[in-house]
Amino acid sequence: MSPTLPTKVVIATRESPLALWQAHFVKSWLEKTYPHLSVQLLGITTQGDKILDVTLNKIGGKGLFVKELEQAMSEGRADLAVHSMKDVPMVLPEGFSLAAIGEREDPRDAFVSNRFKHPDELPAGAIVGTASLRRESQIRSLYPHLVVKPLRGNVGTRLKKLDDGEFDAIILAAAGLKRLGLTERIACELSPEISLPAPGQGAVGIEICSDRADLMALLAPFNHAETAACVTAERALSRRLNGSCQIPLAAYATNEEGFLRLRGLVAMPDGSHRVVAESNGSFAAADGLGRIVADLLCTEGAREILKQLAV
Ligand SMILES: NCc1[nH]cc(CCC(=O)O)c1CC(=O)O
Repeated sequence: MSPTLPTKVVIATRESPLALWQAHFVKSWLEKTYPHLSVQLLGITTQGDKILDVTLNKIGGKGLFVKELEQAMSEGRADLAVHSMKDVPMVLPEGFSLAAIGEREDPRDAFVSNRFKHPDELPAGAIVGTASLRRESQIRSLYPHLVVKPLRGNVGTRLKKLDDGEFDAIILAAAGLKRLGLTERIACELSPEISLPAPGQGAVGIEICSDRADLMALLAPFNHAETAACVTAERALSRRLNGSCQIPLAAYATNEEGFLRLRGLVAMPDGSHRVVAESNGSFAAADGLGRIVADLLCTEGAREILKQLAV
């Protein structure tokens, strides 16, 4: 028997402009799909939002953005949580599940600069800001003459630091800029060959308590099968390699004429060593493809990089 759908849902969300945009997007979708459903937002500040003075990899990574939202769900203050899939840990805590992954926005990294159109144009010594080891290591290995400096804060804060002259260019997710109506700030989108995206980049996911069959049914139509398969493959790769913000790891899956193509990358933060691998598979075997490419990365030397990075 199918479960009775709820008449009211509360969405837990972080309060950054991007998180709120995504929560409102899910709220609108719910209201359009279920005209009689009442939908409310519950804004929550997470540890990840409070600690802004250290780079994320030093303070424990992804879990920091989702823990308080999960707490609100287990205490019954909220029914679902909307996340950037990029910020969702590879293994969810016991009792929580992903109910749906929505259609992906542009998954690429964006090069943002007020003076330069492409990283190729940056002169030696130019300062590039990025918060992620993944972006840092890729920029360093392709452009060893540039200086990479850490940059944290929400999208608006990062742009302000660029405009204030602290950086010659910064790298941000194109998806965040596009969602916030800041597309014109993008000088160029970086190809996967220059900057392979993070697992889940550009996709919004909805998390619920695993025992909520009613919400699972409610949210099922939000799921975008192609995006979900891509993100599943990317996350399986990352999980296999113990992916967290602490290691420079990229994984990017695309639909190539009905087949899933997954590319993976592990690199030293200083750019001295980078390992890439890729394979194709069927959409139905996304999880297995992730593990295959992770193991290919290992035969190419990824384990050695991961060992050197283990603290
Ligand atoms: N780590 C923060 C974060 N989480 C999701 C996005 C962008 C949107 C997305 O990838 O869905 C960003 C900002 C950024 O990396 O520039």
